[in-house]
Amino acid sequence: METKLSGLQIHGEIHKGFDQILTDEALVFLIRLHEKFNDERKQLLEHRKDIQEKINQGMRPDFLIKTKEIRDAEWTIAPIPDDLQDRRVEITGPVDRKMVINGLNSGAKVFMADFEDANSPTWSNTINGQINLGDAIRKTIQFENEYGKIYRLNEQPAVLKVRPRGWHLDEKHITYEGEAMSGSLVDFGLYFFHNANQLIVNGSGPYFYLPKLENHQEAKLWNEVFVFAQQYLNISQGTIKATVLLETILAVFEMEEILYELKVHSAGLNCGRWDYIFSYLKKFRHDEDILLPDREHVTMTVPFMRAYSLLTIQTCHKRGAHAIGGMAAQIPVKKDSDKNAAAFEKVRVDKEREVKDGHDGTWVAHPAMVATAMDIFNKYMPEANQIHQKRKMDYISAEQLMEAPNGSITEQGLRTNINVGIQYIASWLDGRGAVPIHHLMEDAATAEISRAQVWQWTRHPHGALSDGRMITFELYNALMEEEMVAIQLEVGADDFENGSYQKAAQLFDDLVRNEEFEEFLTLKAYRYLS
Ligand SMILES: CC(=O)SCCNC(=O)CCNC(=O)[C@H](O)C(C)(C)COP(=O)(O)OP(=O)(O)OC[C@H]1O[C@@H](n2cnc3c(N)ncnc32)[C@H](O)[C@@H]1OP(=O)(O)O
Ligand SMILES: O=CC(=O)O
Ligand SMILES: [Mg+2]
Repeated sequence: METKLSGLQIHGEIHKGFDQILTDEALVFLIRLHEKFNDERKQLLEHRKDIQEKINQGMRPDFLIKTKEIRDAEWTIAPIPDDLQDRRVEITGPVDRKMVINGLNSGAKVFMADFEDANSPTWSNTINGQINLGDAIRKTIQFENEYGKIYRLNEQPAVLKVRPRGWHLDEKHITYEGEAMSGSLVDFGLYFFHNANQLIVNGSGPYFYLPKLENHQEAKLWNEVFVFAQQYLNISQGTIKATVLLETILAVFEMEEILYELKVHSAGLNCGRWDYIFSYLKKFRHDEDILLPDREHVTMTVPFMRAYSLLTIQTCHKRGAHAIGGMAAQIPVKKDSDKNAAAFEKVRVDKEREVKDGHDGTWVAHPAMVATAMDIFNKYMPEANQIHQKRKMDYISAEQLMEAPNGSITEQGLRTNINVGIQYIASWLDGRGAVPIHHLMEDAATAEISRAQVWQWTRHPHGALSDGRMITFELYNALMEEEMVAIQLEVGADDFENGSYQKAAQLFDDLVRNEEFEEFLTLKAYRYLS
């Protein structure tokens, strides 16, 4: 669609309600964001490639020398608003209309509406997501399911936070002078432009989660976006609050600097554990000393994950910030009470470790898990948070953050990676970015681990199964064929036929076979998304 605005084109269809989001005023704001920040975004993405080159040549990350002064100085982040003090349980979910209502009504303190890992960024999901959030903020949101059940917001919904897409993703349906806009700036820009003032009137604010940052320069760019956006709408500086997901192995070495860059706008850090595992794998994929075992064995208690979580808590508390824990992937298991009880127990244990270590809150994937996490945090964290509790913490070294866990690779682990990777990509291509597979929540971050492990195991000199068989492409081929049959049996012949499983298998296979490691599976898959 041609717009009245010179240079701007909309390439997606305009459905009911889209014109309320894609107003000329909002689009002008997107153009300003693009003009001011897109070049810098692209430079930062190029910088990621330079760092990868250095890692490939043997560089190991360490705390920065040039920013030592920041780490040694006394400072704290700006005061945190009242409605963000108590974040003991946060639920996340895609921006789907029913999910938004259910998430806000779930009893959690915060609902994070996700344009990222949990969302397949089809044009329809992206713009409908904005409509849904706008309606939720204005409390007019309503949804009727196929059986006539009506969903509305409760009297006291959770505080809303929004996670825009990461810096690496484009929004190809909006171009300016022939160039795709940034997915991050489109998600942030539309949400902020339409809702910031209303959120303030509601007594809350424009609150965000920032995904997949790799260094403090990327945090600085977000800060500049916030400063500009607040000026543009004449809103006080510091109204925006953002929690950065620490979910890359490089960002963890710059967590103090990230908090510092966002000081006025910071609402702490979160341990995005799934992308973190993926990032560790991805960055050190050529390192012969690093080989992760089956995905299920890379838990929060293995050394490098534990070091990461503890350092996050220490750093946040030193700077007056919340240290939020991460997502346990368990969801309720229907029709199997033993497996269901085991899933709840895993969540309980995970949350107990987090709160006892000092985390100020945590994430759950499903409304049924809210009470379990809430009970644990209520038991061990009587105050709104534990930022100011003094606790003795051991020094965490760069080596500890890098320490690869022991453990074995099994045929079942390899099969699961192939099976889950293909099933997830098929769902994503069909417009669903979060799905239950084998009783676990799977999203873009968990699927990245699956495909990255297969890429690494088929190439690593020690890529062997616990029974001694090397993980060759021949073995992978044979298992892939068998897993396609298994998937067909799991989902049924009709769904298999009508879904995108063949396309997903082809994509998964490309991701595994290409010598050039694809930076994100969603970059490759986005080419096929409408
Ligand atoms: C690595 C990371 O980035 S983690 C963060 C990103 N990932 C996520 O946010 C995933 C969040 N979780 C989910 O999307 C979902 O729980 C799924 C897809 C895993 C499972 O969803 P479903 O198959 O719908 O589960 P189920 O059938 O048990 O749901 C029961 C009810 O709970 C609702 N529900 C389930 N999960 C959520 C959620 N996270 N938020 C809001 N509502 C939810 C469903 O809408 C359903 O509502 P209904 O009974 O009114 O129809
Ligand atoms: O976004 C969260 C993660 O674990 O990845
Ligand atoms: Mg993530």
